[in-house]
Amino acid sequence: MNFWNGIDRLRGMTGQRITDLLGDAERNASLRAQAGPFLFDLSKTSLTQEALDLLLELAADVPSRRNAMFAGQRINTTEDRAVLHTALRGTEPVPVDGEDVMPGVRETLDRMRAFAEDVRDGTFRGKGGAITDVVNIGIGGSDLGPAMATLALAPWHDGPRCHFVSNVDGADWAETAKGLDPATTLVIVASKTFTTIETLTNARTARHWMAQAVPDPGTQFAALSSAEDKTTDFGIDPTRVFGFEDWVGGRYSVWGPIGLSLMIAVGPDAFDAFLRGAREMDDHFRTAPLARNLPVLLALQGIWHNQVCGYPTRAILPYDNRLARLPAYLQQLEMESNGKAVTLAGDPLPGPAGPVVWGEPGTNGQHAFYQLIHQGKTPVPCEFMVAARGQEPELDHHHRLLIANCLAQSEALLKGRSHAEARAIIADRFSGEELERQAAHRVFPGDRPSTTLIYPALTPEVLGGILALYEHRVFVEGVMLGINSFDQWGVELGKELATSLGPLVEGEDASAKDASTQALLGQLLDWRA
Ligand SMILES: O=P(O)(O)OC[C@H]1O[C@](O)(CO)[C@@H](O)[C@@H]1O
Repeated sequence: MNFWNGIDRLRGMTGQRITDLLGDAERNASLRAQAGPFLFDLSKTSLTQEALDLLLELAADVPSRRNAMFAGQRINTTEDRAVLHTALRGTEPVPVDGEDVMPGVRETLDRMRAFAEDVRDGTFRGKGGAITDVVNIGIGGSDLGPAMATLALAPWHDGPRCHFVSNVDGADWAETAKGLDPATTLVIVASKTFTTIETLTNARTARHWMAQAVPDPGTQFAALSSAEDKTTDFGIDPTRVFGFEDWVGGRYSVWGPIGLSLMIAVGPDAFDAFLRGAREMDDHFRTAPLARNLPVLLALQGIWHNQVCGYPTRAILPYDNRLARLPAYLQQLEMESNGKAVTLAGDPLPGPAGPVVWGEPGTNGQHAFYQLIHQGKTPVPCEFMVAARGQEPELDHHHRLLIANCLAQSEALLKGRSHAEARAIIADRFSGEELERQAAHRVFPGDRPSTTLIYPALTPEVLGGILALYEHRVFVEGVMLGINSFDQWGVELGKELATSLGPLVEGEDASAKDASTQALLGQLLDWRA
């Protein structure tokens, strides 16, 4: 069946109350699945067994497309590239154009390990002695993955301090550099293309800063890039350049060289465990039946909520403070991958692809935007996640509260509060019309969807599994929508225009620009004068 005809049929299956559906034990069991250390529950959604069956039918192409991806076929057809970030954490041979890519992957990983060990044990030294600080300069996928994962795995962090500079705003570099000694700092320039203006601007500033204390600053630089010629031009010795192929997309790149700062922070063994956790999720994605397959189920509820129910956003709500950067990481992963408007064939998509993804860790979000989640007009499907145990056994009472809050939020979204219940709560304080008015403000519509992912503890393996789960979710949604999840042409126009505006900010004639831009630029230049 055509996907969009299926979506039309599914629209006729909406509207059932979640609380009623939860009375069906068989349906609940279909909407709860396990893989490795994860249990994923999507029974608190309005998905019925019938709707799930139809969604699974619409996912019929997923196994063949998935196999094509893992086999190294060029499924990124607008850039004519294979999509093989899974090879970075894989063990099996993968041929691209008849040549196995795995020996190259292993060699780079071995070089990364050796370098990371050298930095960690002081064999690699700065002008002023052992490296105390590492600054990763990169943006987008060359920043979000290692920054997010380094924070997530803080309990494993026993290497030098790690800092992440991404924004071209000089404030980012300046605030980071404040506490650093250039003589004991290693700068890692992370850029697949080595052309990204933000990264190169920050890298040149860092090199200038380093030169104050290190006569040959390039000796305290490393690069993570596919463009070795450009890294050499920049002055970085090839022995400290870690390359990767065009079949690794930026937002999928934390598993290889882009993860070097993470590896230096937590050590090669913990990094291996991170890769192993992702590989286990890959194996699950490749072998579990679609109806028991976590990434597939996560994707099907995504399609159900966005394309079928028409909810325009989804919230990522980790009840884990160390996953504070996960929503931002998943924003790039999901929105850069599936924020598209045409099919693989270039035809306009008949419906939306890719919701707005946002979020914050619980419990902080509860005291900020949960008001809208509970009582706003538009439902926001919430993706909760929480560990059974925290990393601070001595603070387990905090963790018990964290779990209670996480479960309480999904329960509150589900149950809501009726007008009669609201009235009963305040009946001793108000009466008559005022009671009705006050009660109306205390009504929660309820019947709001959420999913919950639980795991024993946030370890390197579990983090790897969570990221791979979401990567494959994006893939499944992309296949079902018939789009290319692996290009990002939408970021190009802004980059081109920024280049053209550069000279105008220097004062060149702006008359070719639109009236709004001219007026804004004119005022900015006045204030700069
Ligand atoms: O690693 P690079 O080439 O500097 O690119 C950084 C980021 O820029 C983008 O190409 C576009 O924003 C992302 O996909 C990528 O992660």
